[in-house]
Amino acid sequence: MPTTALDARGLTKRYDDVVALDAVDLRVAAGSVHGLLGPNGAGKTTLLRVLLGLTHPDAGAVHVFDRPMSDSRGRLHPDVAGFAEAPRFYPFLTGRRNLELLAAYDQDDGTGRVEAVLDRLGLTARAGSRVAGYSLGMRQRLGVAAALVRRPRLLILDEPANGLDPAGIRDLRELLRELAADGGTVLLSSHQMAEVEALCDEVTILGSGTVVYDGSLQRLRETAPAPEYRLRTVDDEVALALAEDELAVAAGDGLTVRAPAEALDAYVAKLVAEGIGIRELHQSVSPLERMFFTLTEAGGAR
Ligand SMILES: Nc1ncnc2c1ncn2[C@@H]1O[C@H](COP(=O)(O)OP(=O)(O)OP(=O)(O)O)[C@@H](O)[C@H]1O
Repeated sequence: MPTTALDARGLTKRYDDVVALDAVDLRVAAGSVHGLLGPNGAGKTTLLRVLLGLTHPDAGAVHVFDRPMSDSRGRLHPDVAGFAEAPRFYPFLTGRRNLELLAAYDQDDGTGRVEAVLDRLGLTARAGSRVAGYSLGMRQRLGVAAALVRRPRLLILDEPANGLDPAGIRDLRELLRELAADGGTVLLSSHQMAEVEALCDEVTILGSGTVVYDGSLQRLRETAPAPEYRLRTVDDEVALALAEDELAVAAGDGLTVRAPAEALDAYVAKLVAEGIGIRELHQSVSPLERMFFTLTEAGGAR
């Protein structure tokens, strides 16, 4: 059993003078939920499109479970399924009919799995309605359902939580964790660190078409800067004057404090001792988010 589900090397993709991917390497361990992170325009969708065989790279190669990703006739590896950008369906057919058509088209006819998959994604009650009337969240769930009909060993999802309500996000996380616990592998993209943090152990961060970080979230956490807090007091001007070593800066209506927990505690104790009441204090940017911004802001969005 291979330990590597996906091995992409040196992927480069240009659109005229835009280099969407510049010699990108990506390795996804079998049985993991791997996050692909990056700000808008970093190249996530382009990379997933390449991995799903929807576009050809200008250079590089992709292997899935030790075999080339697509065969000589351009057919996708039978163990891979997913979507890049948004999942697409025939709008005037029902959700169920869309899945049946996709299943029948597959080499390994998955029609018999359609009902179970609809049920798994909570779509049974609306499976007989036309997709044209589906909400964004329902389409996303139908997209995941369509991928699961293939029973893929590697599931590739582009911003799967997009459009889902909190309950939908919770259910999706549970589903992806279950798939990984059963030995499946998931590669998902996101532009939100918090989402990736909730699901993934390993992460690849793209910035302007190149890999700016690849490794465990744990290692990233260890090197991450102090978190950022939002602070409002009864007198922000005095509070700012009491801050040492540029611990706090003015930020519109309130202050931004960048400090490790001990320094924050000492600052708050000092404010209270000076009679400066605290009106609001919460973490506004986590250490991992700050790390993400630091890593990706050099290139910026394009
Ligand atoms: N079909 C295309 N034609 C021209 N340029 C493209 C095309 N697809 C992507 N690009 C460019 O390639 C770069 C990477 O885009 P991509 O959509 O892969 O980024 P992304 O990380 O998925 O962004 P987002 O989070 O906004 O979806 C961008 O500069 C984009 O404008």
